[in-house]
Amino acid sequence: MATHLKNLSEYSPVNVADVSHKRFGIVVAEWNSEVTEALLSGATKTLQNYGAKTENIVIKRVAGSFELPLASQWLAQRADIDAVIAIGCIIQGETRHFDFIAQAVAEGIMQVGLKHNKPVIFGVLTTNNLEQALERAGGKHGNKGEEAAITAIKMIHF
Ligand SMILES: Nc1c(NC[C@H](O)[C@H](O)[C@H](O)CO)[nH]c(=O)[nH]c1=O
Ligand SMILES: CC(=O)[C@@H](O)COP(=O)(O)O
Repeated sequence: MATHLKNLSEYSPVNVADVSHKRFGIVVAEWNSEVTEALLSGATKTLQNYGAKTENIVIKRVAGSFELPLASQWLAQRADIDAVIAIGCIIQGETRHFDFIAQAVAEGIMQVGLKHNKPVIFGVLTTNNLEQALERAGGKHGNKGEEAAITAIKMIHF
């Protein structure tokens, strides 16, 4: 369902388990930090709402989204991390660079989860412009960071 038809942050809290004894890794791209920091805030607050302790949320920052797969792998390989959330914001520019970055990042993050048999959540916005990104980072379309956190919790309790 297209995002504009559904608020990404609408979910039933009934089916979201407690994560007070779970540890999370979050990798955040610094490109478009106005957006990625809002996504990070949404993700961390949501994890804490379901019991995650602040000391059990490991946050690491990287330059851009292209670095997210490797950084996600560095966290996913840790025995003391139960799930990883990769946060980024890729915005279309004047060239085809967006296409290559977005495809590589999506594929790379997926492969990390499969390789390490551990939830590695794709919390990366891929938008046409900054307005669309802000709408999905706490605006009218919710916060994709919250969605990523809920997804991580549900996958841990698969
Ligand atoms: N244009 C965006 C980038 N570009 C940077 C790359 O992600 C990468 O850091 C660089 O190619 C060096 O490896 N990154 C984003 O996260 N968002 C963009 O819109
Ligand atoms: C996703 C990108 O790398 C892109 O924002 C860079 O912009 P441009 O295509 O104008 O170089």
